[in-house]
Amino acid sequence: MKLVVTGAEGRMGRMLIRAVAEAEGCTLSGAIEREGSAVVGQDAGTLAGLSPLGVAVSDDPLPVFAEADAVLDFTVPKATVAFADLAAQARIVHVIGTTGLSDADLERLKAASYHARIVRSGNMSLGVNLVASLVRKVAATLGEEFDIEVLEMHHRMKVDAPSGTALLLGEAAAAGRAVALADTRVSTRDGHTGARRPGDIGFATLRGGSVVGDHSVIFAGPAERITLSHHAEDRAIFARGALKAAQWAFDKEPGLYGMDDVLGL
Ligand SMILES: NC(=O)C1=CN([C@@H]2O[C@H](COP(=O)(O)OP(=O)(O)OC[C@H]3O[C@@H](n4cnc5c(N)ncnc54)[C@H](OP(=O)(O)O)[C@@H]3O)[C@@H](O)[C@H]2O)C=CC1
Ligand SMILES: O=C(O)C1=N[C@H](C(=O)O)C[C@H](O)C1
Repeated sequence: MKLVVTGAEGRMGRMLIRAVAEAEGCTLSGAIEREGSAVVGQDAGTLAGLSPLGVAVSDDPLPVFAEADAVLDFTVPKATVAFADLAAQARIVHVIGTTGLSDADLERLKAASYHARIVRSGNMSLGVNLVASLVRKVAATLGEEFDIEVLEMHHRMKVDAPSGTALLLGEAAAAGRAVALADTRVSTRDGHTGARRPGDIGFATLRGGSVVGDHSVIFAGPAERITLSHHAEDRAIFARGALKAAQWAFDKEPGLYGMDDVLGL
């Protein structure tokens, strides 16, 4: 399978280049960075700390997509929605790990998915998606006397909050309770907030250091507490998931898929 990595210089971009280079049956056919980036023209392998791969980083995605089977995209929302249109035009699989997408961005992805196979998830790891399915089950089992709080911590460079994973876990909790997350979500508390509203799903965000990604969903009941947690120790888990998603989507019909589809959860 011929794969393109966007955001090639990023933390995930470099990890994805290494993962593709090591994966059996996969070749890196292209690497994309934003226009004006100092790494455009550099060898993607060298950029990722490997021996040269003979693939120069480009800032012109369409011709690179046209020669590929799939694009692995962990960048920023503005770039991702533009890539979605181009991936649809090139009829290739678009694996989206980018988080912090707005409702309007998600609408654009939905439109692109009429022509393209898109797999999008706030977290591509097996562990988090398994935890999400457990969260859904626990939320469906427990009543509203159990308050649900989602706690996350990430490295100091992360730019969006709550994390895509926290929102994915919140969505799983809301689905278990058969409510809409938009109606129950509380993402900020400061000052005199009043008592907690029954049924709310709360989010708390910590940022600091080099934390790859820690998430906990807490079910706090009258006299007991259940906590489901996941700790990411290496970004390789996200890269492996992204590769699996691209391979899974290769022979699928156009549509918008999630990692639960890929993993059969
Ligand atoms: N779903 C999942 O499993 C995971 C998702 N993520 C998400 O992936 C995203 C990236 O994370 P991370 O790698 O840590 O972030 P980085 O900031 O390290 O990387 C993002 C890269 O995208 C580049 N970029 C920005 N605009 C464009 C463009 N128009 N074309 C091509 N490249 C562009 C940036 O370049 P420059 O800096 O020069 O602007 C940068 O190199 C985030 O949204 C993060 O939350 C991360 C890990 C796992
Ligand atoms: O920005 C990150 O680093 C991560 N982003 C994703 C998120 O927003 O949940 C996934 C992972 O936790 C790392």
